[in-house]
Amino acid sequence: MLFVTQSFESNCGRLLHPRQFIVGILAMLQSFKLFNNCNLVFSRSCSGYVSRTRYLMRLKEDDEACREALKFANVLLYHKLAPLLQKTRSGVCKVASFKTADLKQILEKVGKDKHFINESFLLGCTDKSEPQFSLEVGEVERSALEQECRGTFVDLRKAFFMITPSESALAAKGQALLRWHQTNGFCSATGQPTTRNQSGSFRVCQSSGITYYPKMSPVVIVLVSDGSRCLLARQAMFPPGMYSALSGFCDMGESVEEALHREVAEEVGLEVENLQYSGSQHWPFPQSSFMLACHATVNPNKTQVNIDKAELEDARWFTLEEITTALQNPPRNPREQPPVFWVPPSYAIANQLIREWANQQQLLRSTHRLK
Ligand SMILES: NC(=O)C1=CN([C@@H]2O[C@H](COP(=O)(O)OP(=O)(O)OC[C@H]3O[C@@H](n4cnc5c(N)ncnc54)[C@H](OP(=O)(O)O)[C@@H]3O)[C@@H](O)[C@H]2O)C=CC1
Ligand SMILES: [Mg+2]
Repeated sequence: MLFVTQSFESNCGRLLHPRQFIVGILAMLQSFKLFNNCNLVFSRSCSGYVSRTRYLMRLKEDDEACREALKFANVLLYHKLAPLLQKTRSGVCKVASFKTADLKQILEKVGKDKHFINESFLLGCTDKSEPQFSLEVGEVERSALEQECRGTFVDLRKAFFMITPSESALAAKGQALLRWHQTNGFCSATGQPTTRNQSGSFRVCQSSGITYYPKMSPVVIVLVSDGSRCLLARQAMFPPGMYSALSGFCDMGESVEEALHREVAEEVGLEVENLQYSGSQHWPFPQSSFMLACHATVNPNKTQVNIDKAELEDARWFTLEEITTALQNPPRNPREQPPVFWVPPSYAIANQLIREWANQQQLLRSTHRLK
C-alpha cells in the first residue's frame, strides 16, 4: 500500500500515459482491498493488544501504578537465576507463577519478610491483562522454598527442553531482567550505586543523572546451505552431540550483512551469498543477546571448511536425512543421555532456521519428483 501511494505521488509531477494511469488505479484498488482485509483482521485482534500495551507502558513509567499492580499480580520465582517449574496433574511441566497474596504467605513461612515482594520486576501481562513480575529468591534456602511452592528450580537451559516455546520466552525474559539488575548496580561513570524505578525498566545514578536501560548485544546467526546440505558447528562448551548454526556478536559499526559475512569467514573460512532474513529472538545468554537469524548459501563447488579451532570444536555438513532424524527425536535429558547428534531446542532460533531449511529441502525434493 505504501509502495503504491509513494509511486503515485512520485508520478504526479509528470504526465502519465493513460495505460499507466489505468494500471496504477487497478493496482491501487487491489491494494486497498488487501489493506482493508488486513485492517479488519488486525482491528479485531488488536484492540486487546493495544490496551494491554498502553497499560504496561503506564506501569513502566508510573511507580505508584506499578506498586498497585503488584498487589494483584502473578509472580515468577527464580533461585540464583533458575526459574521455578511445576508439574501439572497430566505430568506436563510449566513455569510456576503465584498470586501476590499467596506468595506473601509462602515468603513468611520460609522466614522472609512479605515486603520482599516489592523487589520484583515487571515482566509483562497475560492475555487477561494480569500483570506478571519476576522475583529472585536466591537468599532463601532452596529446598524449603521448593517444598513450600511444590516445584523445582531448574537451570534455564535445561528448562527450555521441558516447557513450551512461549513459556520459555517468558522465563528467559524474567532471567535476563534479573541478571541485568544484578550486574548494573553501579554507575560506570561515577562508581556510585544506581537505583531502580518500581517496574525495573531502568536504573538511575543520582550522582551523575545517567539513566541505564536494560540492553541486549546484537548477535547474527546463519544457516549456511550448499543446496543439498546445511552447515552446523559446535563449540567445546556445548553439551556433547549438540550442533548449531554459526553465530557471532556484531562488531561496533557493522551491519547485519557485514557481521554475517565476517563470522562465516572467520569461523569456517567460507564466503556466503544470498542472505535471506528469517527472524529475530531475544536470547538470555550470556548477558542477553538479540539474535538476528538468516539463511545463506555457498557455491556447491566451494564447501571445504577451514575451522577456527579457537572458536569451534567442529563444523560439518549435514544431509536432510540426518537433520530430519534430529528434529524428530529431540533429547529429553540431553546433558545426561546425549544422542550422537542433536540440535538446539525448539525455542532457540537456531532450531527455527534448521526447520525452515528442512521444510524447504523437502519441498524442493517433492517438486523435483513431480517433474
Ligand atoms: N538462540 C539460539 O538459537 C542461539 C544463540 N546463540 C547465542 O549467541 C551468542 C554468541 O554466539 P557465539 O558464536 O558464541 O559468538 P562469537 O562467535 O562472537 O564468539 C563468542 C566470543 O566472542 C567474544 N565476544 C565479542 N563480543 C562479545 C559480547 N558483546 N559479549 C560476549 N562475548 C563477546 C567473547 O570472547 P571472550 O570470551 O574471549 O571474551 C566470546 O567468547 C552465544 O553466547 C549464544 O548464547 C548462539 C547460537 C544459537
Ligand atoms: Mg561463533
